[in-house]
Amino acid sequence: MSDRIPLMAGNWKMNLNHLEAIAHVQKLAFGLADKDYEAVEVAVLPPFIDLRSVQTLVDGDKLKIKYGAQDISAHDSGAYTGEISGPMLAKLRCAYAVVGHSERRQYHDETDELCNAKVKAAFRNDLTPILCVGEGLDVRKAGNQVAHTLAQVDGGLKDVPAEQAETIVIAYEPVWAIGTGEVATPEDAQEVCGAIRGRLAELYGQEGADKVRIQYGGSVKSGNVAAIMAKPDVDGALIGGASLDADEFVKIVRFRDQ
Ligand SMILES: O=C(CO)COP(=O)(O)O
Repeated sequence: MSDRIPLMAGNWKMNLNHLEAIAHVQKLAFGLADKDYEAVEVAVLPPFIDLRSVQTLVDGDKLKIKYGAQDISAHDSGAYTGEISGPMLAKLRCAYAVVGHSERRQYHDETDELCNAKVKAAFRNDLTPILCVGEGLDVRKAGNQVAHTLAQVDGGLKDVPAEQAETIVIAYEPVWAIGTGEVATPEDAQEVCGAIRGRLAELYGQEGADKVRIQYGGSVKSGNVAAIMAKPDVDGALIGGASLDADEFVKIVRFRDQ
């Protein structure tokens, strides 16, 4: 039995403006208010421009919902037009910063080296990185999903000390399952999440590895979340499309009722 608290995080991607964000978080708060969900941590990951609005709402209404950014600059300040820094996110009391989402690896050519710098930037600013890893369809078809994903874990965590590494969140998101409706089976998810924990144990010892929360992401919905969460090395989900529907996201958070 692990005492890891599941983390259900909604990655809104490039959806919902700051007014829609407020309405959406209010709906989530309402949907989660009538039942104790203490045993699950809930986070939203809105676009940067929504974060101030979300912070104001969460602070004002003392909501338990956490929030974070979908990306973070590797640099803390300077001439990096268009980037958002760790100190800026920390000032907004963000809890999390997503690093290395497959859409950023794919469309913005983010390498493991850059992801590693972003992981360090997050830790430097007291933000918890959610490091995304996972294989594409060609790698899966060749049966190389474990080796591919562990190489991304190694790259993202290079030179990260154990006391930081054991607080990270790792999201296993097979690219072929993202936004496709093609959810990995619970066994697929467990195979790679278990291998990730095994690698963390090699790097940081079993005790450290047992503290790390490993999420699954890719077409998670209320109808499939419970079976995935039943796997021993899956400690939460990173939810894209389904997180944009407040009622559906609330059902996912309450996966134990499904
Ligand atoms: O990329 C994802 C979350 O980061 C998953 O997206 P979907 O839930 O829309 O498949």
